[in-house]
Amino acid sequence: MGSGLTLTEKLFKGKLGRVPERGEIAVVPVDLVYAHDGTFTLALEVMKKTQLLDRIFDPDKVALFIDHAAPPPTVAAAMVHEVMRRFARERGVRFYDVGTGICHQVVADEALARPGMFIVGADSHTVTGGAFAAFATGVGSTDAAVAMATGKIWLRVPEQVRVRLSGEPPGYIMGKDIVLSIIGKVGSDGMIYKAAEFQGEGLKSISMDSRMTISNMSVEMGAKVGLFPSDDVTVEWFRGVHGLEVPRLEPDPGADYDDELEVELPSLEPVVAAPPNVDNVKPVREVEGVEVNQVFIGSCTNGRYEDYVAAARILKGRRVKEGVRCIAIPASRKVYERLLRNGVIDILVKAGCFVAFGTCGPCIGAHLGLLGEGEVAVSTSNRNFPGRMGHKDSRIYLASPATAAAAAATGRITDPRELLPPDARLMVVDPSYSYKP
Ligand SMILES: CC(C)[C@H](C(=O)O)[C@@H](O)C(=O)O
Ligand code: SF4
Repeated sequence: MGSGLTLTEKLFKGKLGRVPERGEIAVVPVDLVYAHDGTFTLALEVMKKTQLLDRIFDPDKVALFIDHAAPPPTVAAAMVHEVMRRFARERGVRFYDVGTGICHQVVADEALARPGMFIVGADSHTVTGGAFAAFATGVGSTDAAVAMATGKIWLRVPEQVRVRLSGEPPGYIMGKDIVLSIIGKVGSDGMIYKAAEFQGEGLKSISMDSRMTISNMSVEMGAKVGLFPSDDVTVEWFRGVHGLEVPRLEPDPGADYDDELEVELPSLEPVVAAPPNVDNVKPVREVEGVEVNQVFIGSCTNGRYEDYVAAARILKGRRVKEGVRCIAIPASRKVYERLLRNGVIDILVKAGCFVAFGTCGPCIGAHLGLLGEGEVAVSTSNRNFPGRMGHKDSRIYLASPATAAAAAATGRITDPRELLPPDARLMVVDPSYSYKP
């Protein structure tokens, strides 16, 4: 047995006043509960059936987002949105209407996730909040409804795995390459119901944008939560972006983990998850030349500032290949505005991209770019099972924004190193960094 606590244990201790056993069912107070237009109506039904409808434990800690089908592509969607608007108005809960952004990104934009918090959302990618040293996890609509009413959630305390990131990554590596490489190693069921804790000296070169990508995809290997500590990068980010002072929160050096995994960052190369599974991970160079019909740069996985700057480094002065549709959907209005100020949107539009913002769109095959039969996409999103983005016989390669932009420029899967400036460093840790085209 080691002495000292893991980050997961510290988080539970912060809420319960004691360290629970692994496997124990703990009832934990939550700091934020959220749902979106894909899940809220189910939660509402549960509230109606269970007489929880009249209770909201704290309207400031409950948030509703319209992001999955926004603006409404169907009459049915428009009506769901209206139900949510009315509920939010009547109950005074936080409400983010069409165009604000994808829920997990808005949580970051508004600093709703902070070190030490417990967060549940009726969406599997709620794990994105783990980037901020918050125990953030997805729950079903029933659990979300109960948490909205009572302010509590039940959780089985997960086993804990240390994922040690060593060394410094090459400049062309992004968070997406890191997390896909890990998923390729452990498999899509490699971390079921475990807490993945990212640690090691490599952390200092991993930006908050990329940490969010890594936490976001932790659920694609089954993890309950994908946790980063609150370290210098985190503290500087909250200071620079939000003017907030947040505590450092790190595991003790002698903490006791159930398992351990080592990732050597210097040896990573650009990778894709080839269809039809997220763990079918290969170096980009092994699939180079595959022709593509659509490129999607966006989603809660890769719809951030760093992601479009990486794409702009490739698309500046180039054109999207004829016959390819390149769809860029920054995850929120805030991200979009920052890109606009820094000339990145200009580069994307001039290159021939279709640009929108603040919605899931093609990620879930809802709208703004579905795939036809036999079509091939390179997408920066997180799931590539058959039919995810349209026709069941279309194929999706998941990749980093740099790899996606390289495919847009050439019309084929292309190693981004062939098009990037040799000194490019795609993960940018400094929160005040602004791109100079
Ligand atoms: C609609 C929602 C329940 C779903 C999720 O939880 O992940 C969606 O966001 C997705 O990415 O498939
Ligand atoms: S962007 Fe995609 S993965 Fe993320 S919440 Fe929306 S549908 Fe789910």
